[in-house]
Amino acid sequence: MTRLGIIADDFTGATDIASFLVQNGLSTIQFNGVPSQHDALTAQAIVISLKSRSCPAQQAVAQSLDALRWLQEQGCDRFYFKYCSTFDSTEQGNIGPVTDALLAALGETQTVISPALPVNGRTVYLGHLFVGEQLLSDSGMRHHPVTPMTDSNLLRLMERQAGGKAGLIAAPLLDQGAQAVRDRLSQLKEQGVNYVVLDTLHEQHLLTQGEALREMRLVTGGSGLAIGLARQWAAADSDRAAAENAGRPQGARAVVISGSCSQMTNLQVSAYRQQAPSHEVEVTRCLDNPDAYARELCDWVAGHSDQPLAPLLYATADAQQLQAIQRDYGAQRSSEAVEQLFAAVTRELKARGWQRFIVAGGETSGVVAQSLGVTAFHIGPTISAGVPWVRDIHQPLSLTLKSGNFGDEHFFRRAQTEFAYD
Ligand SMILES: Nc1ncnc2c1ncn2[C@@H]1O[C@H](COP(=O)(O)OP(=O)(O)O)[C@@H](O)[C@H]1O
Ligand SMILES: O=C(O)[C@@H](O)C(=O)COP(=O)(O)O
Repeated sequence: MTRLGIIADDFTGATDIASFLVQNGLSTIQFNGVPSQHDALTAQAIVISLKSRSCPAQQAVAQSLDALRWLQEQGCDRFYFKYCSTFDSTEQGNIGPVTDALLAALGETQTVISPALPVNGRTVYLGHLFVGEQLLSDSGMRHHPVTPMTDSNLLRLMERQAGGKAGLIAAPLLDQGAQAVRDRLSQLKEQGVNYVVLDTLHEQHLLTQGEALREMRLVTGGSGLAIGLARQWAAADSDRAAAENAGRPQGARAVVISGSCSQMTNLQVSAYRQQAPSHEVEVTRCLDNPDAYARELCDWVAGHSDQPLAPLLYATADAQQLQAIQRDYGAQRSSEAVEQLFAAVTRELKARGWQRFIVAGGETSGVVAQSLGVTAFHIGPTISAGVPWVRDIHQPLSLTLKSGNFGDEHFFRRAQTEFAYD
């Protein structure tokens, strides 16, 4: 049996790919960080979520190599470095150094770069990444608080971040099918091309990529390529419903935590504020006396939990508000203060009996999952493409970890009303 090991650079990204693997027939288990102990694993795919997207590059490399070693020990023989479908990376860039380190550790010289996820509007054309109808660099991602993206050319981004050479397989060649792609990969390898950017206009291109890359030891990309690869490896009798059942949501009390400033999350927060109790988090108070402020916010949540929809705490700000906050307090200082506040709030709510956490934002999800002590979970039913419910293996907790950009306007409500809870 081929066992796939996935190294994801953030938590929402990890649940995103895990969800597509399960939906396409691979039994999957997800760990937050490299586990120190675990039971014998039977899953066909193992996802490790790191928090390595925006930390210093050396740390990202060390964490990723650790994860690779552990996955190899579990019998994985194919590897997938999962980053964001919007190629989120810092100025120096972690995607390049991590890709180089993984290639070297595996003794390989070539991989692919495939961030596309057409179902969520991420496509690649002639090596340029699009978000809906806009180039990445014209999209809301140019204002991201931690990883602003101001270039859309994946070849240029990759060569700037990594040590090797980038090349392209464009859409017309993908249209010719998997064998044509394999042949072109070999030619590019002979020419010394290390990172082959793959155009993707629609899901068929992902299926072709899956077929062409079946034997490649390391692939890199968003979650879309996982659709193609999972279809290659899924057993004919795989039972998707049974796999999802293990992750069905549970728990009595719910809270919504939003720490993403993406355009989509701004829309979702505005819509939910019309329907449910909501409270804005003040950044100054996160900086002044975070512990007292966290307790105060938990009291507010407790006092507003008798409504049909769960209370919402949000730091979500639009581009203009965010710019003002970052100017006053510094980008890193303010974002860390908000993350620490949410960590303290969710820790306290768990202690007070909260069991369902609906979280928006990748970094935010990382700190929340860590503060709740969630180390491994089953992947449950999908709420929106790339966002499943997940269920802790060891504790009675359910979470949904939403990428800032994902979901529709009514995501927060639908996460609650469209599912039955144990
Ligand atoms: N009002 C705010 N002021 C400053 N930083 C903020 C604010 N709200 C959220 N942040 C920070 O912005 C970052 C958003 O990143 P993340 O949670 O990954 O969301 P996304 O999924 O949209 O990328 C987090 O570090 C969060 O703490
Ligand atoms: O690939 C994606 O777009 C997501 O899986 C992802 O990585 C989410 O990151 P955030 O937008 O930071 O939540």
